[in-house]
Amino acid sequence: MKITDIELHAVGVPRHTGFVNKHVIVKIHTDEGLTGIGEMSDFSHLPMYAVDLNDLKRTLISILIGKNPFDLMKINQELIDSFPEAMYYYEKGSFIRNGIDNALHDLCAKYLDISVSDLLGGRVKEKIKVCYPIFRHRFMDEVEENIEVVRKRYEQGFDVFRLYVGKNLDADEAFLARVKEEFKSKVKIKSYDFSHLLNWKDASRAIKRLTKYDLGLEMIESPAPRNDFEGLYQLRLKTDYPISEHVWSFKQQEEMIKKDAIDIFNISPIFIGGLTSARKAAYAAEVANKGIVLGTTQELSIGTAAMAHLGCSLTNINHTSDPTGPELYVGDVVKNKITYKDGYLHAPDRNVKGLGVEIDEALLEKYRVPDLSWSNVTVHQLQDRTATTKG
Ligand SMILES: O=C(O)C(=O)C[C@@H](O)[C@H](O)C(=O)O
Ligand SMILES: [Mg+2]
Ligand SMILES: [Mg+2]
Repeated sequence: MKITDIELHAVGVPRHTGFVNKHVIVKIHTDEGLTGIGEMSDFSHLPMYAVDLNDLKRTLISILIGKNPFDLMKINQELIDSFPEAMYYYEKGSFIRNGIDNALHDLCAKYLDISVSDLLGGRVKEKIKVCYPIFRHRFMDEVEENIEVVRKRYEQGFDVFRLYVGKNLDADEAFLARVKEEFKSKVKIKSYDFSHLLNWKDASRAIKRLTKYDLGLEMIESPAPRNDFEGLYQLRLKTDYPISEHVWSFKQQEEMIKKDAIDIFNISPIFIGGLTSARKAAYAAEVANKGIVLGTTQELSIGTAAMAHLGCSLTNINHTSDPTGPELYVGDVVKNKITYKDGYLHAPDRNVKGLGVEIDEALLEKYRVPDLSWSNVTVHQLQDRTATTKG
């Protein structure tokens, strides 16, 4: 099988909060008549510049045309040469590599008539426990709005949540107190995510305040600036709770292992550049005797399907995971949206080949945008994933 063509389609899909996220849907065609699909998810993160899609397509054509999609290692090596790792969480090159690697897995599995999880080593489970995100409070009046989100999502079956914290600790505390008061032990808050906004000493003080309301806390995430391995290590010694951090480069993962800086690696294909790399990061975590959690950028259904296949094939996910994108967006671009039940992300049917999701061309048209350019958006809005312009 040889790759003959590639298509990139930019889409802008609003979240229920009003915030619009741009993604690129990938199609890779072959001389066997098979097409693989992938997703470069959520380019709507800092830094505020846009990838030029015509230029990107030209580069990808020069790498992919004529290649056998089964040469996953060779292709990934060439992708790394053109889109090298950076020590930055939201490095756009990783998103690009992820979309291509997703599509190659979809193609190879379709060719073999198996599901992507079978290509990844088979399934150890069919569903993954996940949590619904509560985005960061900036103002006290957002507390009751977020309690309403918990109410609505609890009714839908989500009983575990995670909380972005650190900009308004009074509001963070008020929210936790309200959850405890209204939901008692029916609802868990599994993590406090500082998103690298505070230095470790400020985070340490905040943790002392917020852990008074332990509602099933499994981890404290990103409680130091990006790549502050010493800070993470110091904080880890000071707190009883496990510390988690996203993996965005193998160098960064190596430093965190060497420094014994964290307890749990937050691994997601989007931030490390594909299923191939995410597996490597998960195995490195296992060898280093660390826990893992499946992270997210909040993907659409294609990206989430890839993560479900990966998550169901890994033996060492030992914490409540994060991918709930298909529940956050008002729409999607597939015929068969990924489903959630009782707070679990269910992997696509193992008997369906490939990723198990199919593009709906009408929906692709509906959400199509001309490019990845930015609208008028502030750094606060991007950090806090909100459409609110109040600042
Ligand atoms: O755990 C995290 O950190 C995230 O989920 C990051 C978010 O910013 C996510 O990427 C989103 O777009 O909501
Ligand atoms: Mg995080
Ligand atoms: Mg994101």
